[in-house]
Amino acid sequence: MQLKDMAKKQKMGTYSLSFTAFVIGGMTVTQALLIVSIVKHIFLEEKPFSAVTLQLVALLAVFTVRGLFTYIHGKIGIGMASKVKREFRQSLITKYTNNPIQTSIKGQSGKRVTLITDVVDEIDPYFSKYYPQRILSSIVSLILLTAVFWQNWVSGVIMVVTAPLIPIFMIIIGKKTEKKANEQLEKLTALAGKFLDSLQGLITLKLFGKGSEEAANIKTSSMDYRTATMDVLKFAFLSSLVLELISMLGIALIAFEVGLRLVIFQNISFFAAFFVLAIAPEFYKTLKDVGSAFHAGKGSMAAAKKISQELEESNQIIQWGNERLSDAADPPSIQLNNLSFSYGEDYFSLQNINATFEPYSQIAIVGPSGSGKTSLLHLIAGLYLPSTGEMLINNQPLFTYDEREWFDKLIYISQDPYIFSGTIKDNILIACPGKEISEDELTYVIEKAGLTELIDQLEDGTNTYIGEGGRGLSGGERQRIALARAFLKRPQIILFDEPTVGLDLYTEGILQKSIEELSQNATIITVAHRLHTIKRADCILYLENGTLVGKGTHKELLENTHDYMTMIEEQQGDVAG
Ligand SMILES: Nc1ncnc2c1ncn2[C@@H]1O[C@H](COP(=O)(O)OP(=O)(O)OP(=O)(O)O)[C@@H](O)[C@H]1O
Repeated sequence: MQLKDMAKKQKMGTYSLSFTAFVIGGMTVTQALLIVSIVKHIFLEEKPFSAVTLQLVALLAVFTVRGLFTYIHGKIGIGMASKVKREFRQSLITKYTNNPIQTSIKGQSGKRVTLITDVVDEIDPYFSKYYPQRILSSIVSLILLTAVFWQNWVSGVIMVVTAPLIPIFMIIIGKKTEKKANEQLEKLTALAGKFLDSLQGLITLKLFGKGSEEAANIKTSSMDYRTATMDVLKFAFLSSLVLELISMLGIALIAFEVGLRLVIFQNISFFAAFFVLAIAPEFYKTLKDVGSAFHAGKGSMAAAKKISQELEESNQIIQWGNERLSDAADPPSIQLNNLSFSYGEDYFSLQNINATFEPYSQIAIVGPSGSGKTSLLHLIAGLYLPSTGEMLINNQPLFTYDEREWFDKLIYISQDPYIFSGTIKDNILIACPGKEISEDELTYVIEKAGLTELIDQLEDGTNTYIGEGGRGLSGGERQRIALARAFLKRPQIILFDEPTVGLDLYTEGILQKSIEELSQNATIITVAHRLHTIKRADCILYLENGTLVGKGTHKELLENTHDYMTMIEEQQGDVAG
């Protein structure tokens, strides 16, 4: 939606702005009339000061009312701006939170943060400056023009002829400004993205000795932003200069005309001449003000365009249904029917995966690095939306079920489980939100996950703060927290991304034993790297470049899938070596 339409939609604001503009216009004319009348009485008619006391009081009242309404006019604009900004922020956040996983796949968190904060703020000038000024200027200039025509139509004609020059130049310069403001926003979002990226990868950059190179890149990006900002400012100054020149020229022409008629032709009264001269600067000033505000408004238009593009960008949302999953103790059956998924056009895709996982079966997904194993696991978890095909759970499409029902049945143990800022206990209990867990139960799962020794060493035990701002944990310890979550939840489906990096023998042993124990009550689908896991799987899915090239037991695949056999031989070689 255009900003113009958004502003018009705020009917109450628009009416209030029009009303205040009428009052300001009326006060400006009254003010000029009073000043001219006072000057005429004192200087031309040489009346005593007491003769104009009442007019002076009236003038003071007019000043006050005009000032007050100008303040109210500004306030209404600010109110409209904050309402629109709030709406934009809400729409963006709703879009991102409607499908956080899809959003995060597309990366660029820095860009999104800048969009929600800085770019939305850029919308402000349109509503707080340009829109109120446009209403003010159009109403006030009409009132002033009518007043001038009433006193001296020739000056009115000069005003009508010169006034359009202001909007014409305004549009010419404004077009350029919009382009420059667009460039400025591009540079700002690029700078934010680059900065966040470097910050997140600081350790990697340092290790590769790329710290100073990256600093130079950030500097270049920041200089680009500076140049773009200076360009915008250059146009702002140029625009003020041109507007100033045109209004000076208009006032000079009127002064010249009024002067000629007053002094040489003597066919205009002093009152009319002085009144026109008092009104002319006000008339050009109000047009000039809309010119300057227009400049600021153009920046807002560029920002609005950027936000609209983001909002319009299609983001397919996963729509869950409200079917209930069976309460049976047995895990549900899982069937992948021609399941395909793509990260986007020209990106990696998984194609037509067909497989059936019986309850309590142990499935291993194997394949070379980048073949799509983790992507398939995400798809099975219901985190990604398939592009075609479907996954059937107990013979019904997954997304017909209630989201909570499905997630309650499974646990996903990733290679690098996320630890939230909080205590060890909080981090384990997230597996069963809202459920009362006794201390005994907690001690049991801690023991099962091999965390007892670690926790015993800690002064605050399970109340020790970990994660952001707390005590750091090693990769193996994080995996064990994930296992504790799994033991607490006792899921019917376990999705496990087996670590590729070697864990210490202790953690490795715990992991193996725990997964074996958990799998007695669950179907377990593992992205497998260890020969041991692969060999004992009931069914192995062998992926290559997003395609399922082999399916079966270890023995079957060794016989009929050549690449699988090569991979196993290489692994055995590694183990032997
Ligand atoms: N968010 C994303 N956007 C675009 N492409 C992605 C995204 N995430 C992963 N990919 C690409 O998808 C492909 C498959 O990735 P995936 O992580 O599923 O592979 P993998 O088989 O699990 O690899 P590995 O064994 O190395 O972990 C890779 O080529 C990867 O570059």
